[in-house]
Amino acid sequence: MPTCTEDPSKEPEPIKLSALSNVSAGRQVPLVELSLQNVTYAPLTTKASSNGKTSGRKRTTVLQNITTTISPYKLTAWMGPSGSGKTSLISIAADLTKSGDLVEGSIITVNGEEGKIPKRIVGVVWQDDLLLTNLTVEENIYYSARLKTPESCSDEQVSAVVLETMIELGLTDIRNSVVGSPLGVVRGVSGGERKRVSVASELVVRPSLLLLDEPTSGLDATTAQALIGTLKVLSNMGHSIAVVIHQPRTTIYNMFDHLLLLSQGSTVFNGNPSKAREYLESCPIVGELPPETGLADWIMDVIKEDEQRREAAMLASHWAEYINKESVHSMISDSLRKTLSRSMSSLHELHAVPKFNNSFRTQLKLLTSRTMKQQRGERLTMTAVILQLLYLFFSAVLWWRLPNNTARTFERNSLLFFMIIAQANGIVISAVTVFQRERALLKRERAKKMYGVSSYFLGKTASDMTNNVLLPVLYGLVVYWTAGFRPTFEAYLKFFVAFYLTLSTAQSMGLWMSIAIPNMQVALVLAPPITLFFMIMGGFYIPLQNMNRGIAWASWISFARYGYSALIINEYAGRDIPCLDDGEASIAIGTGVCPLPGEEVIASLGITGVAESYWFNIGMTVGLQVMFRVAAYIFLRRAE
Ligand SMILES: Nc1ncnc2c1ncn2[C@@H]1O[C@H](COP(=O)(O)OP(=O)(O)OP(=O)(O)O)[C@@H](O)[C@H]1O
Repeated sequence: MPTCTEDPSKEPEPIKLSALSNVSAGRQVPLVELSLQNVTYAPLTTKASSNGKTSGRKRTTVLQNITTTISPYKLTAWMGPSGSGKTSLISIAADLTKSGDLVEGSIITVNGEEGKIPKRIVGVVWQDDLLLTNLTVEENIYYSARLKTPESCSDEQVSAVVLETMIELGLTDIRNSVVGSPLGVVRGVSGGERKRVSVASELVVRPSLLLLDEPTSGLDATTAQALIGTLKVLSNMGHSIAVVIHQPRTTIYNMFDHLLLLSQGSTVFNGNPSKAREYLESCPIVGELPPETGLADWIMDVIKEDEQRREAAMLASHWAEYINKESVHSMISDSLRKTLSRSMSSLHELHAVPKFNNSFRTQLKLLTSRTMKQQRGERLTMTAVILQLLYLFFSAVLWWRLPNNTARTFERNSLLFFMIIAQANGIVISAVTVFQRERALLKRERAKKMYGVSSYFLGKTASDMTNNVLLPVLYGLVVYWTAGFRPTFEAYLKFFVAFYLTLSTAQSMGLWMSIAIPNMQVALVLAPPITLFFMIMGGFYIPLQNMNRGIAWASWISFARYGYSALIINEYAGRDIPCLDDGEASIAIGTGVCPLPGEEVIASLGITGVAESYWFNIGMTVGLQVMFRVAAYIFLRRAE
């Protein structure tokens, strides 16, 4: 049996924040006091009619007349039963709600001045952890830190704080583990560990205002206590921290300096946690705290019982009467308030901090390498390799070393088209699914002003153009030889250029679709038929000259048309196709002359005029690619 050297009675130690001083040397964390006064939040919601269909929109009051403060040097807890409005309050404090959703009369002040808090100095840890699943624990925290710290901090300094944060959150043992996702192929770290990585990713840059939505859920009691202890240390350094928490044990409860209790969107207590018991026991409907019952458990039971009385619930109205009668004292002593008011920056000064910590170049470098790592894990998987081997297997078996004669021209054409279909379809579908997953993370990080849309988009483009098409292009390069296409190096190179550009254009089209259609289900339903339609417009199934005039215009924006045309031209232009030994041309192409000029095969597919040029088709593919990328960028900007 292993010996246990830990003293079980020892309290878990909170973070030592020495490394922080390295990173923020000479940069005092700006002190921030956020006050909410009579805040009523009523977002617009879509009404569902009795038949399940949506019918109009109306406002739902989620929070009513909330008055509370999150102060520097104070650790605040927000407690209340499920649905009482705690998460909504986080969104309001972080300035993430639509301004029209706050009812007139709601006042929010930052350091005494009415206005919006700069998002860069706010950190939010949400209930759901949006992490990069193919990055390790350390990489997730590092990129989060690096994107939020100024360039003046060296990589070594940032790495030192990342390490210290990992040590204190107990993540060092799993620092090199891939985070993974519960439903993914790579199982990754446990739910509690994911939560700690999320917390570490925000904590690592020590934001002035830190809001955490149930950071202890999924953690064991010791880790939960260590985490709250860490937050306590941070608050002692001047950070303003609010934590949404469910039924904390007494040792955790005692660490809080301020408590806000919510019930059905209204305040039932706002003040010193040590006064909560006395106050609640003074309510006529509330009994005494039973012996051997945890204070937080009792508080939650009291609120839940009150909620069950529905219309007759009393606690909120009792609190409203109480604050009218009593002058509720500020949580901050007069002397501390004086010191604070001297050291608190004005709202104008807080907003004067540069918009982004890092230059465009650094953001681009970081986002490119982060996206590359994430996508490599998604695209260069064993499953993807097996899929390509399967395609390779039956492409080689069915189209093995095609004899170069007129009898086998059709098979040559069909293989060139099949290669586009097989690869482009998969590329479009995965472009749609992958971006839909990235969208939520992008939204959150953009809300925190971590980087600009342009640097994200360029970083993503760099990754899309390599990782996403690498295996499909490799497949094409091998099939070229197994099928016995035109055996010159120049033709091989031109095949590579045309095939690569066709697939990367399909990728760009998929990205555009996934941005333009925000609903994943709808995007996934629409992507295959749209892709198929553009493939039919490619000219294999219906030669271009036979296409219905009313729809033929669509072939001008079909990536498959230009890709297929370029591959066909590369295969046939400037060479004669021999006939079979008996001298008969066995396909009904052109004049039946023998040997058959390659140009006749090209013309038979409707590739005529300017389209007969390989470089025209390459130019059009590049043009389409640019068009889809620009459209995707514009849609992304508009979606913000
Ligand atoms: N944008 C919105 N539109 C409509 N209803 C909303 C909106 N935001 C929140 N609500 C509703 O307001 C109530 C409070 O939601 P909120 O998520 O803030 O509660 P919570 O206290 O954080 O709950 P939990 O502890 O379960 O996370 C819920 O009934 C929720 O459905």
